Amino acid sequence: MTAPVAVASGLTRHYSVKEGLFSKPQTVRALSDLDFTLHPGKTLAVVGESGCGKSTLARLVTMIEPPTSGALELGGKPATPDRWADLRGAVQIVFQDPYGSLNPRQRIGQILSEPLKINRPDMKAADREARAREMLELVGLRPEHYDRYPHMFSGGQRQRIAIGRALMMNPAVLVLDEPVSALDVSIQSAILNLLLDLQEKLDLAYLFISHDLSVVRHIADDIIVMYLGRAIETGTKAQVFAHPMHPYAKALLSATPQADPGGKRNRIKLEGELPSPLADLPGCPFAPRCWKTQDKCRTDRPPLMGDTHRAACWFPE
Ligand SMILES: Nc1ncnc2c1ncn2[C@@H]1O[C@H](COP(=O)(O)OP(=O)(O)OP(=O)(O)O)[C@@H](O)[C@H]1O
Repeated sequence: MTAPVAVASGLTRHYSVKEGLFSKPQTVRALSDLDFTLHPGKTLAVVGESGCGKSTLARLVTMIEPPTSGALELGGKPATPDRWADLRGAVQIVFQDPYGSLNPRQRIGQILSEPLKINRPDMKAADREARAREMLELVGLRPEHYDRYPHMFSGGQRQRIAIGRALMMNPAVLVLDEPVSALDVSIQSAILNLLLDLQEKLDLAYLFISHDLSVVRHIADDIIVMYLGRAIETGTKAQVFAHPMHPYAKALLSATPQADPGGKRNRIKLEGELPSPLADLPGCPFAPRCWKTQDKCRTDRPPLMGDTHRAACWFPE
């Protein structure tokens, strides 16, 4: 296998928050101790409920903010803040909202050229334009779209523009933060197919963040299931979908619509809410909601256990 484009070891981001002016600061554990390896041409999907730390992870990998501890390597070199300026082009991001992420006052040609204008000031305007026109075609838009404004496009077309803008710097890694969640289901598959097509053509590595397992099923190679800022199950898509080991992963999957609508599905209903990220539970973070909880689960935090398919559970399925 080729060398990894991104490696995270023990990636952690905690925030200090104060509820009132005179109250003691508390720690929000948004992301704790995450490891992953990302290879060219592959998609690692990160799934979990709202608040599990997915967007925090996206901000760390795109170097919008530094980790509190742990390390990130990009292209085999440490992505320390002093090297961010050099590495930024290597990782780009596409956000969920194709309406909010494009400047309504700029024409599409300008939007696409902007990253080059900022990061490659030596590049001639004519070369930037040629690259932007090439990009329009690559993401399935037409040459005449170059002079139009974002409001003249549908949601799916705007997401194509956002993807094109992210690719202008030839990144090795694309972080896709819920890239199809704001789109109609009929448009979602066209965008997912575009992403698969671009990945094959450009050997891109995707970090695909999503709460939607039916989308993940379509695009992932490997999966990390997150719960309260921690990875609780990791494996290939086939492993996680066919035999979820962690009760939380099993419950999430049981709630996913299946390809066969008449098929039998034993939906597991999760009781209770996601606990507060301020609570640093000594045991398994899922213990308060788990139907298999025993005393050990409340006192000892299970590490990820297993070989290629791993789960952080004392009593895995
Ligand atoms: N800057 C911050 N300061 C304090 N707490 C934060 C900050 N950013 C995120 N958090 C907290 O960290 C936890 C994880 O947030 P994050 O946005 O990463 O989750 P998420 O899985 O992306 O959720 P969503 O899908 O709702 O965006 C949440 O409890 C959130 O409130």
